[in-house]
Amino acid sequence: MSNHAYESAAALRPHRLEPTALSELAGRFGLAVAPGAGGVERVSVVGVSVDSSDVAAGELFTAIPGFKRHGAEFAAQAVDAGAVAVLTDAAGAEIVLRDRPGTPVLVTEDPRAVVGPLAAEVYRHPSERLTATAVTGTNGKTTTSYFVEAILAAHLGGCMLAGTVELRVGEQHVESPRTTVEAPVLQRLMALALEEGVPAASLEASSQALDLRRMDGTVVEVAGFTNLQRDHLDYHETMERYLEAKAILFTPEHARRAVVCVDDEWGVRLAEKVASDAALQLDRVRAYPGEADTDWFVTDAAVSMTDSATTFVLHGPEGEEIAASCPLPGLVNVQNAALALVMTIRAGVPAATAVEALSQAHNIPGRMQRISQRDGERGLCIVDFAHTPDAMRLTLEAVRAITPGRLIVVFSSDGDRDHGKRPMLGAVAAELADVLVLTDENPRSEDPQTIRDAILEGVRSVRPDLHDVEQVTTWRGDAVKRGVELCGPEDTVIVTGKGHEPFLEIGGEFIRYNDAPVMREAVEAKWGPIASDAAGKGSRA
Ligand SMILES: CC(=O)N[C@H]1[C@@H](OP(=O)(O)OP(=O)(O)OC[C@H]2O[C@@H](n3ccc(=O)[nH]c3=O)[C@H](O)[C@@H]2O)O[C@H](CO)[C@@H](O)[C@@H]1O[C@H](C)C(=O)N[C@@H](C)C(=O)N[C@H](CCC(=O)O)C(=O)O
Ligand SMILES: Nc1ncnc2c1ncn2[C@@H]1O[C@H](COP(=O)(O)OP(=O)(O)OP(=O)(O)O)[C@@H](O)[C@H]1O
Repeated sequence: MSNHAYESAAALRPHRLEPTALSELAGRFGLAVAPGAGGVERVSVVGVSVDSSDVAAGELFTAIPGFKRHGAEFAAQAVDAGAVAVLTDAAGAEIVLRDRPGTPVLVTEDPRAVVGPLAAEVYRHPSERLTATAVTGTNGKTTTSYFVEAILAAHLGGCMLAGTVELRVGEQHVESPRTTVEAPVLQRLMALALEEGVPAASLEASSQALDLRRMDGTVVEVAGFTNLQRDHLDYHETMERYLEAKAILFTPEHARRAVVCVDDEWGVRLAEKVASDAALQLDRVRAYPGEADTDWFVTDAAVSMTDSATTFVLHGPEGEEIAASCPLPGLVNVQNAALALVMTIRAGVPAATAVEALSQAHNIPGRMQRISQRDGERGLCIVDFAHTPDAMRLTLEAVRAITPGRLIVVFSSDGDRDHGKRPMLGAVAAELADVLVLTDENPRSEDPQTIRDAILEGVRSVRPDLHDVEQVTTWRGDAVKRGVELCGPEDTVIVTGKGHEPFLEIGGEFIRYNDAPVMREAVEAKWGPIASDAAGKGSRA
């Protein structure tokens, strides 16, 4: 999704930052003054940016040669917005001085490599002054980061979040444009956290961000790894290179401790690599059933029909036996929960505090988010982000296990993307659910009926006899309402595909839409008001 539709994070800047002399930065990072540039001696900076649309007065604009354009083309715009100097490469310096002669310009060979550590310096190394954690892996980053946030906030009194769903510091939050923001933005958010008295940070680190050095300058107390599955190979090309990108986080430049789930071969390989680095302390975690041959392992995972939670016992290297309850259903969430527990215990949280906070952390936007809990009268109503056939299978299997009655799925598939997955999604839904309500996701330039027909083909391929298939062609919100209407006290209705996302893309337009409030409204219309803690504490969606 294009980023322009997202809220701006521009307001999330520290207000009381000591200026840093440009000449000091030039000396520390080996930066040269571009020939013909304005003098740098008396220039100080109070911040760093890499995007001309996100510059505040007094900042250093870093013009990066991008995949498509050179950031220097936007330097004039940045200067007009208040940037007092530019950091770029030699080619960029020529462009800047052509457009704005006299601008103080510093040059380096690779601005992307310098901007993270330089921003850390300008913002006074905030990650090292926070109890900071970061999680990476193909799946489970968002869920784990929310679990960690809940636990650190319970123990320390507050925790900022920067990940796929939102950027949140204290009471201020905006939708996140991507999983890991640019390095100066991340430094800025952490500096704001310190200024606001928020003592901890829970971050998500994507493989692209690690590769593009957006995490450079950030050193966390504990780095966590969930798993590695086939994904993003358009960017990384091979699984080995994908793992190498993830492994960047597990080096002393980025972390003091590593907690690695070894449920797949990639986790095992990462743990071996980390173990060979004496500077980093390592904990291995096995969340799925297997040999109890690792530092931490899980036993006795059991799902509860009454509150949709999964209880399990986490065993530790010192003989710890921690009885815990993961508030989200499904084994994948036991992996996320076990990882979050070990990460936070290693960050200094007492196990009992961690267990208690985890058990309450079920209101993660769009991740198995319970809008209505089963209570004898109401059915269970859930919003989830599953949008691939594999994720759909895992999600529906987990929900099936806590559904005594019918499982109703409201779903669709994206337009202008992977056509092959449409019948696969239909087949998985038909195999595991009782009632299907077909709707639209982001049809983009496609005719929504073409997408629904492809899904129906998959449905018919496994269940030609399935009669409970409805199509709601008017509006996604109507389909969500229809799902709730069909839901009895023993049933579960789940709407998949959009999760936390705040838009529908229809034609060329971004239309504000989010499943959670629509489902909440339908639930309240059918069964009356939702008690504040019935669907999770403090909804954020
Ligand atoms: C592959 C990749 O990461 N690309 C990022 C890269 O784009 P680019 O090099 O093509 O940038 P460009 O458009 O050539 O512009 C060059 C420079 O000019 C600047 N510029 C550009 C336009 C302007 O008006 N003003 C301005 O200053 C840009 O900030 C940039 O520094 O630099 C841009 C700005 O710095 C990013 O927006 C862009 O992320 C794009 C949007 C993106 O989609 N990235 C994805 C791959 C990504 O990072 N995804 C991961 C995880 C996904 C997952 O887990 O599923 C993530 O962390 O979100
Ligand atoms: N530990 C896990 N292992 C495998 N699948 C998982 C795991 N945790 C979550 N999932 C699946 O992946 C989907 C996305 O989960 P989550 O948002 O936590 O992961 P993520 O890594 O942040 O991905 P994204 O960046 O796409 O949000 C969930 O809907 C669920 O189906």
